[in-house]
Amino acid sequence: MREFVSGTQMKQLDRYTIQEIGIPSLVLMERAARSVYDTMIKERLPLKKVLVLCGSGNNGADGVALARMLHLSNISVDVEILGNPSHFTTEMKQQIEIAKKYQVAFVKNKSLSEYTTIVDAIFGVGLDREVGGGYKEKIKEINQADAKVVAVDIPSGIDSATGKVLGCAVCADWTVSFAYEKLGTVFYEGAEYAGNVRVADIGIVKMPEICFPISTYTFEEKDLKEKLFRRESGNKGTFGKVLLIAGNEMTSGAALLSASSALHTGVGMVKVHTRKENRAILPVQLPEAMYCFYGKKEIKSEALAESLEWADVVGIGPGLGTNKQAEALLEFVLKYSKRPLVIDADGLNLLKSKLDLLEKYEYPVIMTPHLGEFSRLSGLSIKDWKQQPIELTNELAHRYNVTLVCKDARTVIADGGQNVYVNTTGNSGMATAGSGDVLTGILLGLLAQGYAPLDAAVMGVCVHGLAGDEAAKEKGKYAMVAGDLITYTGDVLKKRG
Ligand SMILES: NC(=O)C1=CN([C@@H]2O[C@H](COP(=O)(O)OP(=O)(O)OC[C@H]3O[C@@H](n4cnc5c(N)ncnc54)[C@H](OP(=O)(O)O)[C@@H]3O)[C@@H](O)[C@H]2O)[C@@H](O)CC1
Ligand SMILES: Nc1ncnc2c1ncn2[C@@H]1O[C@H](COP(=O)(O)OP(=O)(O)O)[C@@H](O)[C@H]1O
Ligand SMILES: [K+]
Repeated sequence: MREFVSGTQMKQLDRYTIQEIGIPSLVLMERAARSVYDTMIKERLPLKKVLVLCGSGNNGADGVALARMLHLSNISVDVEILGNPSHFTTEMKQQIEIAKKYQVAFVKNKSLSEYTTIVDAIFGVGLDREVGGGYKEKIKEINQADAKVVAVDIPSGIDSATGKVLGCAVCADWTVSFAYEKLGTVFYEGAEYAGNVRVADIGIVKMPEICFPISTYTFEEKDLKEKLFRRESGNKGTFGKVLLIAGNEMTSGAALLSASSALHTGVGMVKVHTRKENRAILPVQLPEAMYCFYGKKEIKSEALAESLEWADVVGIGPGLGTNKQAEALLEFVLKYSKRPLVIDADGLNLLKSKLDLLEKYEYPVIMTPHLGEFSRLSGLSIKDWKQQPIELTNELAHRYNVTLVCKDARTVIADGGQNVYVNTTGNSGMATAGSGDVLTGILLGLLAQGYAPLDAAVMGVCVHGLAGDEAAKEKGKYAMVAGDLITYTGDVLKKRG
């Protein structure tokens, strides 16, 4: 598991390390600069002629210290300071003084074409507003230059908490982040601007010395190996029974994808409640599942009550539609189910009028909205979410007392507690119809096998993304379809299980 921090959290850690622990700021800075230097050497960046561009804060001071190290290694390096001298931090003033004593070359407005590597030390986690004026022009110039670009801590112009480009940003080949990777290079667009990210330990205190109200992690491939467990002596009862209520007369595909995906995640049995128009197709396509079909105006409450009793977990929503019948199904489930529940897609679209029942539901619930569904559910805009993805996902999870999986290119998972997870697996090939239905199946499969809701959610989203990455490798991001995710889910579990 890797941990991420926002710029604000990073500043708290810096402050704590310097003021409470007593490590001098310049010591941390020396290590920070050294780690960038080491990366430049190790990654064999073209160091024929290097330019270090510095702002007036401590990110700029890191840059000046780095320039000194390069200079002392006989690498040809120039430093250009963009910031206003009246805003220099104490450390910046000290670094300039030291560098000057070593005869490091300070330049102004030289053409960038002569440099083979440019170091971006303009803004770090102290960036607090849109980038404009001369800074913007310089950043555009950097992005047009042929040189390799190394960003110090975070590419300048990227918001350290959200990944948003504040006016414009440096597009780096490498980013060396200090102590923790910043959320700004985990979320898009920052993730694309950062290039390869390396995290350097510079001696800043690690949690839990400081407790944040929310800590942010990503669950990784290697964590799967530790968590996945399948008892060799198990039978189909051991591995759980899934009831899926999905698909209307026009959307058998969604039900098929979710049910098949649950089965490919290793669950013991799956039963699908769906419209009778799907009778001709579903059992043929997926004979391994059991079925209960209902007509246009009915919900077959007796059969549904029996299935709710039979199941270990219940899923509702994929392709369900939002008509009266779908609403009645959701209402019935919320009233009578006594099992962990996954609500997706149309189930979420119908939920707004059933919040009183959701509140009374006494068993674990996982909800999997994409941002449109999140917006409808919460009354907040997608733009709001993008501004505060961690906090708003956790807040809504807390408000509804559920595990919330907010699906996006970087899915955020929270249950209202102290730990929030950002998924870093997956790729743009997954932006294809039915991809979310597959995730629902995976989550149901893991829940049915006994994983706790938050574990099932973080593992499931990670597995789904890894399956997407395998599919992209084999089929390509253009050609891959949701069904491929099911096939590769099996591969992912086989390799990591
Ligand atoms: N000892 C430590 O603490 C350690 C810190 N470390 C390093 O320090 C970095 C944080 O340093 P920091 O806090 O000084 O902020 P930083 O990122 O340099 O930016 C602030 C400057 O930018 C300016 N500015 C901001 N936005 C702007 C805009 N849109 N347009 C124009 N100007 C803008 C702002 O200007 P002002 O607001 O004063 O006008 C101020 O001058 C961190 O990322 C890491 O690299 C490491 O060495 C480890 C030890
Ligand atoms: N660019 C991307 N990178 C990684 N994952 C993505 C990307 N785009 C979409 N996904 C994932 O694909 C799934 C899409 O789900 P959803 O929007 O519900 O689609 P559908 O309703 O068509 O099934 C989500 O799990 C989402 O996180
Ligand atoms: K930077």
